[in-house]
Amino acid sequence: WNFPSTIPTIPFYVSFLPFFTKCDQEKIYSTYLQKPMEKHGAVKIYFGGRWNILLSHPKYLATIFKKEQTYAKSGNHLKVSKSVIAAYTGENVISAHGKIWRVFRNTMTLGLTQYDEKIFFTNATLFSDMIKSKLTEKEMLKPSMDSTLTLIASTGQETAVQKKQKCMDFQKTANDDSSKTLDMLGCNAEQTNCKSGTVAMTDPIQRLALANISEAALGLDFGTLGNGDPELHLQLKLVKSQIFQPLYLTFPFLDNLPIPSRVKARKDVAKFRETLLAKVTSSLMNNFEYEQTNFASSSLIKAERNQQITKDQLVNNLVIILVAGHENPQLLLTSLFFLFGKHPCWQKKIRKEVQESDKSFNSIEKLPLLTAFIYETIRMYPPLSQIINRCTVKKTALDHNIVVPKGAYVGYNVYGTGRNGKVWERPAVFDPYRWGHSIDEITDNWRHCKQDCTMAAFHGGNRACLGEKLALAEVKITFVEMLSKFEWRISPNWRERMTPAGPLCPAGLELCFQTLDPL
Ligand code: HEM
Repeated sequence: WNFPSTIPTIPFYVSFLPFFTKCDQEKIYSTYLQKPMEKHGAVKIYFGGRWNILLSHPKYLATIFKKEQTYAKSGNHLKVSKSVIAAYTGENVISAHGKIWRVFRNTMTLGLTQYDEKIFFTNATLFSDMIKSKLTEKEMLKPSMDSTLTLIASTGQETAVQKKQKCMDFQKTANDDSSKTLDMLGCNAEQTNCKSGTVAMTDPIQRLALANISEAALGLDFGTLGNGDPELHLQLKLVKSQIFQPLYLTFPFLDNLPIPSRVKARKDVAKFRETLLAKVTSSLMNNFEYEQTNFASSSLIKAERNQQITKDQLVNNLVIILVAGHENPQLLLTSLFFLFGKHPCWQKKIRKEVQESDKSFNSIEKLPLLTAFIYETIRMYPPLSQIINRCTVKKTALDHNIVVPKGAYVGYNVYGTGRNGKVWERPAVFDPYRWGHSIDEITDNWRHCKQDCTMAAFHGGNRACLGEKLALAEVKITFVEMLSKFEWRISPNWRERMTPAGPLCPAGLELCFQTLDPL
């Protein structure tokens, strides 16, 4: 009742649309939030079992990032302290506030900002081998409607007429992108032996992202790029499937009830935390490896040994490194695969840029087209599209006419910022060139947009993401490898759809790959 009456209220039922409709979050945003958000820059919205104030105007984002003491971080361990999700990640560097946050951040900064890029090169190769192993060998002749049809027909239930239509659409896209040929499928005029086929991307991308963060920041080999499914990965998958349930994210108080599936979820979370600690103990503690290494995990172990943090806080932060460190890059990698598949002309241009480079990390970091493509993807599909984890410690004014009471949960929606026509010109158009043409221009624009909060996908200010550099390095290295080895398009069997709620990326993405190098 004491929330500001000067900003609109999003109808209560909007939060429940993901349960009973097939609308994805893009559709929900454009239908129910876009107009009021663009007019007022802030709305009242029901989420996580309470009413919240949600912001998307850059000037409001800048205010909450700057006034960290007033809009204090209040993560799940405080907001929904009895929930399963709170038991999963606890009080950690992302959710904590004040002195203890400073201890966590100081402890982890070095390990998350200095790492060995060679890990990402090795894992990118293992990942591309994994994709290749999922393709079937095919003899590709000069492209014809028939060969294209064979390639894209794969597993769908469609009629021949529907398939033919899809094929024509496929060709039309290529023509629209002015490549004018069917070479988007990688079919050269001469006869070559290629591998091609459709791949469901969720699992392989998750495996890559887990391998990268566990080796670069935790000093562990998660084993996800080898054969089989290691125990820790199986447990993590089990936990994730139970955490990301819209019903329990929307009504976390349900976790207080003795619902058998939630009791099981809590047990699985506890087991996962124990297994992770056991793995860290055997890899880094028992052999004193943590004393000789600068992984973020090593610094956390030292902090626990020096009694700066508790054992529980050690595990919370190991879990959050693993969770934030694999999920966010996983979302970004998925959106990038999707947009490369959707824009074959960009795929072709950037492949050329990659082929002309010496592929050292120094060069990769500065590839202008690849960098602009990634930034534009983040503008349109910020992996963490909406975050509500701040609580006002006193009554405060967000603007001359928006007074926020004490104890109000305040969050930000960066998807809305990226799609606001008053902030970005032609916001619905995917145009990497808007970031500039030279690497200096692109980098300057990115920095400037982060400063004025028109680009806040990595937060900003004191609480800026500690993993931005690492995430951008791993995605660049991955795409240099993938663009060198494959061409891909969106599978015609996949229905374009984003995740319904929560973290943002294409849901269940499937791609048609073709190897570039003859076997
Ligand atoms: C595409 C990848 C990523 C995106 C988009 C992203 C985004 C963000 C965002 C939005 C925040 C602020 C969260 C909030 O408001 O509560 C954040 C914080 C953080 N991120 Fe990332 N992140 C990414 C990758 C990573 C990686 C790979 C790591 C490595 C572990 C990481 C570690 C952190 C940490 C430690 C913080 C907390 C900083 C603090 O509050 O002091 N992030 N990230």
